[in-house]
Amino acid sequence: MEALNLSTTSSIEQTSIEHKWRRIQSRLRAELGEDVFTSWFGRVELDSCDGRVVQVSVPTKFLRNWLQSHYSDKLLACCGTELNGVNRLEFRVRQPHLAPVEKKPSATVAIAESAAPKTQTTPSSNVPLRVISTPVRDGRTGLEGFEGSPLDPRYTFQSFVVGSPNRLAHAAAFQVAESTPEQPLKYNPLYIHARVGMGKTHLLHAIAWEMKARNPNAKVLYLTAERFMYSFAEALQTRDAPAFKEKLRTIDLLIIDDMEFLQGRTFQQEFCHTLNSLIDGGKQVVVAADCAPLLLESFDARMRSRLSGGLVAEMSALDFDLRLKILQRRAAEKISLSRGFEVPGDVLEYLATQLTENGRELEGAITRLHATWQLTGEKVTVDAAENTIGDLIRSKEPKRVKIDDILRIVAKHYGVQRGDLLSSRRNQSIVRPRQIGMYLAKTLTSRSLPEIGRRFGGRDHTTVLHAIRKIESLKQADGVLKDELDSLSRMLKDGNV
Ligand SMILES: Nc1ncnc2c1ncn2[C@@H]1O[C@H](COP(=O)(O)OP(=O)(O)OP(=O)(O)O)[C@@H](O)[C@H]1O
Repeated sequence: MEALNLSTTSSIEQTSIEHKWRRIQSRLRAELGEDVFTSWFGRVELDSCDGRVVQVSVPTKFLRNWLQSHYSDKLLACCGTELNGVNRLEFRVRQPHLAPVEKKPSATVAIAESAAPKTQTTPSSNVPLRVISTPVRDGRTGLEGFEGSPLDPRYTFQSFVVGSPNRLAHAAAFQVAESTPEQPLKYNPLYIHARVGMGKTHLLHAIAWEMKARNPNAKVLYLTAERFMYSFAEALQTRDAPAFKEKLRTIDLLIIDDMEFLQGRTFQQEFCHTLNSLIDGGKQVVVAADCAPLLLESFDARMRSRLSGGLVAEMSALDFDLRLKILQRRAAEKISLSRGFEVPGDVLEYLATQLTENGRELEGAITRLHATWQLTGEKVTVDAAENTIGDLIRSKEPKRVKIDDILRIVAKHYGVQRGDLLSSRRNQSIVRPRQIGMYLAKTLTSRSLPEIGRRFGGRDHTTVLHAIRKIESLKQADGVLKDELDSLSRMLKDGNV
């Protein structure tokens, strides 16, 4: 068999391998059942196949480990049946971000400008930035025999920078964290959503730290959705599920991160029962996800509505001011640890202008500047910064358009719901925007027709083809439509979504 790398193959090879991959998925689905399949294989993607080795990728380390230990034989067997000669399977974790993130627990956190014994000023920004050393605290949450996901000691309210994109989410999070058991709960559940790297996890950890500090007896449990699935799956395997459920319901504050990863009917139903019993019992629940609750497509309507029933707070894209403040804060942390390290204000402004994508890039940039300074001793200047973080500067590269962004921008522009575009409704007011969405997906992404059909509510590739032809012919005759398509394309390419 020829070597196939899905990013470089011709469209015929790609269609054939995609077809085989779908057959492998169907086999797995048939053998494991829909629920297990969606839970563990829903986000597995085929990366390459060199005739002997199949490489697949998954979004998280946890999922990789789980699949390796529980399902690699089965997946390899299914691959072997469809792809002749394959005898090895490799898992890769897809990288959602480019910047290296220092995960080492640090004993130093930045604090709000009120309580600082030690003051540092960044060289030319003249913004006073103060830092204080605090002992590293215990980052565990949970109950005896039921541990939560670990908390990062750096992610506290003191190190969280507030600006207009996150003001509401921050204020609500702080209210939750400072509430006492006697007070009635105001926002339950508190649901925070934002795109990747906007600080959701940071804010959730901050709530847990604050609650633990204010009320050491409170039973706080912080779990990623995957950890929730993992714990529940383990409890099912060891026939310990009733005890697991019982324990979950004694929690005072349950915090669930990356809710969009909670897949599979069993896990979702179990989570829904837990959510209902905690809320009905007056216990606080906080959830974070990458989209609004009503857009959690795989969840049932009752669950989505329950999640929307408290306060839903969106954190929008980090604006220039917020990016600059985060950079100042990160730089001050490094400055406080390394005598002689300086990051001039023009460098921070340069970074804030160039790194527009997410908080991880900002953190990664300062980490790199610091590491380069440590290794070479060179002064940090704008030119040096440009060299050091060149590959992080996305604005010079063409933007990769995502189907999710197309759905969002088309829905907004034509005043319909994203769900309408995916639905089977046939009113003209929905059919035309849906066709425009498919046309944009074909012209702006490298997705195949079947893939586009799948992303637009599971449609057939002939429907997609019809939509593209329709819009192409309308565009020839209708100047207004042509302008609309041009401006939507421009916004998507510029990442202005
Ligand atoms: N307002 C902020 N103040 C300080 N740091 C921030 C802020 N927003 C984001 N960051 C930093 O950006 C990085 C990414 O943040 P975080 O992991 O919380 O994002 P996220 O929204 O949970 O992303 P994902 O969806 O990938 O889980 C972290 O280092 C975080 O500390």
